[in-house]
Amino acid sequence: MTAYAMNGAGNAFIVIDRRLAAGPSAYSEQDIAAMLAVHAFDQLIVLDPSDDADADLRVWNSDGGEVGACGNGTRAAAWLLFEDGAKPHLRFTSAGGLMSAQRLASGAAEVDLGPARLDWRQIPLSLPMDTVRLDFGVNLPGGGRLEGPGAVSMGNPHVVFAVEDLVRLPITEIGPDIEHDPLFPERVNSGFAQVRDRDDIRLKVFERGAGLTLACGTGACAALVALHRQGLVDREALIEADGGKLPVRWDSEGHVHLSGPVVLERELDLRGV
Ligand SMILES: N[C@@H](CCC[C@H](N)C(=O)O)C(=O)O
Repeated sequence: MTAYAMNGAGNAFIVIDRRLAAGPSAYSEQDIAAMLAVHAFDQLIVLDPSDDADADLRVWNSDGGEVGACGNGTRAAAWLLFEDGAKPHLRFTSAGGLMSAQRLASGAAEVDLGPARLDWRQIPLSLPMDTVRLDFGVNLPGGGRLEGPGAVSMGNPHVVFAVEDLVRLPITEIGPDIEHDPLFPERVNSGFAQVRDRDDIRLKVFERGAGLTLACGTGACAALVALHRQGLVDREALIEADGGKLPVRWDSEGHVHLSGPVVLERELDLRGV
């Protein structure tokens, strides 16, 4: 079993490659939360052998909760396998569905995260609502209100607010209230997006179970889809997160494709954690 410290546009992971390991992983929720806290990472990504794909990919947030999808983590895992000499096309099974990855000429990994899910039951919401613009809002501590976010599931739940000014937005104050609102029975990731042009978006994401991160891949995908459904952007855009730029495309079959930078920082010794 090999473990790596990696990041995708600053979104920080421990990636554990268990494809050659014997037997199932025995990590508990507490083990995972402790492991991520000790190393100050956002998510744990575990690759296991899969009968139906090149690997089975599982994701845990830094609060120890397992989740359905992680766009940047999937990019990091695909990049690792490509560097390992794997074929240039890969498939991953995951709790969020089947995902595929291809190696681009630049060496970057582009992942197809599958279809954006748009029905209120798929987000999921606790009551029927138009997901183009939710009848939901949040009061800002200094006055004012954000309203009408789009909702999208990329295998994990997201809401995306189009905002005028990202710099002064108190994201860490409003993020926890949105995450825990009863409208979202599985909690929610919240994106705050400033549209600079129809193919240029500035984005910050307060992640469920991890807080404000330097980048969120599924959040970038959800932002493109939600903002396109509100008529604000095209189907392809460069999304600038605090930690880097993520190219995202929503194809005509409804699948969302994500690429961007990946860094392998170091190998980790997790014995004793
Ligand atoms: N950083 C990830 C998303 C990780 C999971 C998310 N916090 C959730 O709880 O759904 C990404 O790059 O997509």
